[in-house]
Amino acid sequence: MSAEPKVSIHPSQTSLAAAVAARLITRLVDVQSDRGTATVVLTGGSMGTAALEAVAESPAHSAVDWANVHFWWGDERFLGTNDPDRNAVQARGALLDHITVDPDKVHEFGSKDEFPDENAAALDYAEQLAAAARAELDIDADAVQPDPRLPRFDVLLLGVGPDAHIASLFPEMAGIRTKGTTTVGVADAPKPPPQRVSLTLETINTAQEVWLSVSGSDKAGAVGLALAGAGHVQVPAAGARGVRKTLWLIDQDAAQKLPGRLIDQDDESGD
Ligand SMILES: O=C1O[C@H](COP(=O)(O)O)[C@@H](O)[C@H](O)[C@H]1O
Repeated sequence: MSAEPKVSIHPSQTSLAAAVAARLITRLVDVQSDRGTATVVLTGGSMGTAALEAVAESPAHSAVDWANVHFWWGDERFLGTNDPDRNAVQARGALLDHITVDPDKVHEFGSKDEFPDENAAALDYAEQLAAAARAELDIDADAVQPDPRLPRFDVLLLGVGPDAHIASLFPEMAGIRTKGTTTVGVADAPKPPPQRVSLTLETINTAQEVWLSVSGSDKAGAVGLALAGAGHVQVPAAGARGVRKTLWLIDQDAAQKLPGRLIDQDDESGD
């Protein structure tokens, strides 16, 4: 099962980041009131980082019990552990260093200091994910998991590149075509750095909610194609779907090429 995309348009990148932050806080509070622990998959990139900064700046963030949030990443640049270009390092600077997290619940991809290559780091992340899935079943034997190799993802955040890549799944490349594994190593990404690790599209699509946050006129073509129903191999963002919600949160600049039929679908409900 997967949810048809809904679109929410915001006037500027700043208001978009604030809207993503407000929704994320609300979603985590709601999940925690149901189940105690919530799980979010973070993204890197400009909007991913701006949204986390907006969470840190929002007074409402204190409503979340951050020590009971599991943090995973949709992708990572295969670099040294503390390289400033790593998505996890940027997330730490934007949010994680400013809240109280449980280090055992912060699940970063392995780095170049720890693994010989991106494939080894991808395999390690798949093992971390599988261990988390088993731990979830130990706590609740009736837990519903879309894939027994994966924990439940309550919300998965994605950015979108101007070429429509999501996570580290680039158009027409092996990563976006990968099936049967939960993670993939990428050796030749067209955007630096070339070595990366990523969740596969199949893994992304097990998330309960997938939110794609996009800002800027350079992304308008990618947004337009993805929402017009392009194929996911050519336009990876077109393939991202949540089980119960697929939400595109975009600014006016990124909405310039939106198919007309979607402009009135603005989802301001926050649910
Ligand atoms: O390299 C990456 O790029 C995408 C998009 O980034 P943006 O700066 O164009 O918004 C990002 O979603 C991904 O996590 C990251 O590794």
